[in-house]
Amino acid sequence: MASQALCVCACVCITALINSVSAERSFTIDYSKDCFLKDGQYFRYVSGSVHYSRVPRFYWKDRLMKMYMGGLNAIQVYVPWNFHEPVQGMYSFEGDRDLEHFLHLANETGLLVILRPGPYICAEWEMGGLPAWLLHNPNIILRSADSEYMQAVGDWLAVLLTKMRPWLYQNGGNIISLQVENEYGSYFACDHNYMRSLRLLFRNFLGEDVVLFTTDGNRDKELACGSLQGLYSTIDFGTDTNISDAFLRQRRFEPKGPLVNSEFYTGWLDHWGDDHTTVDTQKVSKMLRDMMSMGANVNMYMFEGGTNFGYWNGADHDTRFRPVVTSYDYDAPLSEAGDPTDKLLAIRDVIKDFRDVPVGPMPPATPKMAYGFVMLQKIGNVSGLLDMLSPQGPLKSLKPLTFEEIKQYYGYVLYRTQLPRDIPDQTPLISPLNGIHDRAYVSVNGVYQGVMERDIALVINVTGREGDQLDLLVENMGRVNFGSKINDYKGILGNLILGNDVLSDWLIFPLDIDGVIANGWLQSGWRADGKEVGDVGPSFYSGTLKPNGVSRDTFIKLTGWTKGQVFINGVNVGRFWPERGPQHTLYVPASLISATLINNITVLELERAVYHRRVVFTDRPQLDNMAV
Ligand SMILES: CCCC/N=C1\SC[C@@H]2[C@H](O)[C@H](O)[C@@H](O)CN12
Repeated sequence: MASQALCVCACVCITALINSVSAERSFTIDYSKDCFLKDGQYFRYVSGSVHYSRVPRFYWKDRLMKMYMGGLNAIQVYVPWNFHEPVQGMYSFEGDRDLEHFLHLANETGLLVILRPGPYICAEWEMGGLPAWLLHNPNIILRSADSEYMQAVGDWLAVLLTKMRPWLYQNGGNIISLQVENEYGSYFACDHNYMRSLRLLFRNFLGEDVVLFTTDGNRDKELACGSLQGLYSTIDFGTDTNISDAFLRQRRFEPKGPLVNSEFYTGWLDHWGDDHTTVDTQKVSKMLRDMMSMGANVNMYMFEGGTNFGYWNGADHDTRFRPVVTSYDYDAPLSEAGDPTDKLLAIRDVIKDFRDVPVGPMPPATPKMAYGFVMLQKIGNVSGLLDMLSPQGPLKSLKPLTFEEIKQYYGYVLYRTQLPRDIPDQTPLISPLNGIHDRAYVSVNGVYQGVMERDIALVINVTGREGDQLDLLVENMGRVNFGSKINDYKGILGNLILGNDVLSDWLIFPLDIDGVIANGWLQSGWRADGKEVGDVGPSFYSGTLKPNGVSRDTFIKLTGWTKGQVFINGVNVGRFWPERGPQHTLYVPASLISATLINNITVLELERAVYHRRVVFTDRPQLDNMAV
């Protein structure tokens, strides 16, 4: 009897404990008081966007500490689907992809989390976060109730949301709300069944008591297509918008509940070839003060922008294809390298008038090192290294195949055919359907001819003899991340015409450049077969940065080089394009620089190397129009 009594007593205590915990932990909307409630008490979030996928794991804590000391009580985080499921059915959550570790660091720093798992996220990220393997079916309708798309979405959310459920605030974690889709009202499909399917999936995996919301531009049409019953409608706007007008529009869709600006733009993105965009600090701080005075909840987009490492940048396509630069500095309160700016200090001065900001100094900028010059040597032309870069050999096809058709999604593919006849005079090589996606570096018998570029250079003149080898190295510059063109196939779309001939009988080489360089096979000392031609055309260069006993953030500057990719100790740190700008340096985090071992620097130069083949490691970034 006694043991039964003890058992009953224990059950009662455990139930009481769970009830007391669950009773204490709740995050809800109070529609009578037009606010959020955390544990039943009034709560207003002052949040900042930071993307773990754009900051090396090594620096996550550093950035989060600076955001906390900046006066924030929450962060807003995108989850890029393609970052975690690069191949369908294969998931990665380790290292720089360890989302749960990032949540843990935020939790221990005292930051709540507003999670935005999409599945589409925009974010100037490759294909808006959607995995390119979705494009295997050319008829798929992305961001719709399309059955094939929804099957893939369901599989992905089953993995992700199952992981996220324990992290919900009411379950003991720090996730206070989740966004469903992203500015869906801006997308042509306006498919409410799609949004209903997503709402059902989120509820199935997360339960009924979590706050789910949507974010849309503050226009009626956008809110009409992007909002859905059961998902709290929020809006986004920057310093060029009238606050009262914007929130009046939110009120049309949410007559009661908290005012929320889910993306208050503290800066803006940059495209290659445009000026670096900045947003005035005084405008940002004044508008933040006005919104906080209204009791609004605000997330500042971005608070820490970070970097589009590797091939992760997205692109816009309004009048033409406009790829986003490698730096996602965004003129944000924390710079790309995580340095506090005057804008952050001004924002903190505003916040401290509305909530207690942590006492103590703002963590300082991380130390930077100007490691100086490094001489590079030419390793070889891409076309001379195919045995190594494409060990499985080429695919053969009458017509060119896309990246997606050959199941290579990022980087570069080499397309090879032969001249069908003698062409003694300059003859136009044409992509009649504007089908070069996105840039092709053209060579005849290894002699570089020039560039074809999507929307810009659809024709290039070549000469040669019948049977000469015609090579086009095609670069994926990043898939469109916003609007109706996100189903952005890459490679050579459609046939190419040379004079009156349709070119056929293609050899198509998938290139594993990143794998080869990560394995250290393209380092200084290694030479190609010696048939190298000059310093023009797609080529690899390599050199070494000797250790100096310290490992510091630095910036590599490639003055006089044209365009390409940089690898530091085998890690792809992103695209450079000083010929076009506005970015003229690439951020190299200290975590990539060895203090004791030789550092290997490898550069893929796509067009023309600078004659002296030098690069320099400096202690500051250079973005045109940026005070450095
Ligand atoms: C006029 C086009 C508006 C597109 N929306 C943008 S551009 C910068 C930001 C990020 O992409 C963000 O991921 C979007 O939700 C909103 N936004």
